[in-house]
Amino acid sequence: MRAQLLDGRTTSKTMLDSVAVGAAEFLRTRGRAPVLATILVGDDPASHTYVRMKVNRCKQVGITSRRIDLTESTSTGDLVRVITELSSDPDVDGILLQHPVPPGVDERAAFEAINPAKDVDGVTRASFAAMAFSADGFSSATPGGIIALLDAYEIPLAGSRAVVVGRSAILGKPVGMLLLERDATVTFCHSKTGDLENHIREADIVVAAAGVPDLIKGDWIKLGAVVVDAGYVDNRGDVEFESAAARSAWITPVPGGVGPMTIATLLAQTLAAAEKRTIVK
Ligand SMILES: NC(=O)C1=CN([C@@H]2O[C@H](COP(=O)(O)OP(=O)(O)OC[C@H]3O[C@@H](n4cnc5c(N)ncnc54)[C@H](OP(=O)(O)O)[C@@H]3O)[C@@H](O)[C@H]2O)C=CC1
Ligand SMILES: Nc1nc(=O)c2c([nH]1)NC[C@@H]1CN(c3ccc(C(=O)N[C@@H](CCC(=O)O)C(=O)O)cc3)C=[N+]21
Repeated sequence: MRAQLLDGRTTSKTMLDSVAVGAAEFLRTRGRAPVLATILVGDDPASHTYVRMKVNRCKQVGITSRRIDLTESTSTGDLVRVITELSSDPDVDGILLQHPVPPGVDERAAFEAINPAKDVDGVTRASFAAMAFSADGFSSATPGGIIALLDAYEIPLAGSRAVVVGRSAILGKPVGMLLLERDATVTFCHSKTGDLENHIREADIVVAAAGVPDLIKGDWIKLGAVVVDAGYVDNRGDVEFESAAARSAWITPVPGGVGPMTIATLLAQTLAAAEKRTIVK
């Protein structure tokens, strides 16, 4: 292997240490800990695991989590009502609705019920617009975590050719916007892209976010490129790791790359939301 690792575990640990310091200071000055509400609809085992990881991390850094689990048969109306209540609850600082929701539930409607001031997972249209215009607001957690990881290793973005594989509302599209705001030349690829290989071959930075294990072959990677693999299916990424690591300059491992950065960003934004919403007594 010739690539160096973009180590999300170490980088997220540094971020979480600083969140813990901020949360302790918040508790001292406001008399309560920051609060993150997590909402899980249905019983997808992977989603349960992710929410449990987020709740555990909250505990470790001194953020209180309020966990709300709803049944598979929850209607859009019921979910929107629950989120609307949390949105106006003065004791809640951040709201995370775990994606995906069961088929039949309107996920966009549910996301839009989140008060943008509490949208610490960055899923509302307001947050997307803030990312696209470099305005005040929260980044989508995974895209924000990816940029924080690239910054931690001082990877230059301006003028680079970035290829994003995937265009979902919580990952592909917003990460492309953040890269564009940092002056990268951004190309989006998706399931209708006919010549994925040719795009990847030109890329200085590849952000893989398709959820198709080994979709991107190692020998497509340009020599010296930076590879960020956000794919996460049964602990496997979208990029063939060994052969990609032989050609790239920097690469994220899966696990241990983007995943831990997602959670650290979520918690850092929860602290920031709490600080913004409250005044020191
Ligand atoms: N590590 C982390 O913190 C996180 C990891 N993830 C992981 O990232 C991956 C993507 O998640 P998410 O964005 O929610 O997934 P979605 O399923 O919502 O989106 C997948 C995207 O990939 C595109 N795509 C699918 N197949 C191909 C293909 N063969 N070639 C090119 N593009 C393709 C789709 O294109 P089209 O739009 O045309 O359908 C779509 O835009 C998943 O593995 C998920 O588990 C997600 C969130 C956080
Ligand atoms: N609204 C919403 N926001 C999300 O951010 C969101 C979501 N929905 N739905 C599902 C995906 C998935 N996701 C992960 C977060 C952390 C790890 C993570 O920390 N993984 C560890 C490994 C953990 C382990 O399996 O031991 C790692 O990559 O090293 C993985 C995946 C967030 N998601």
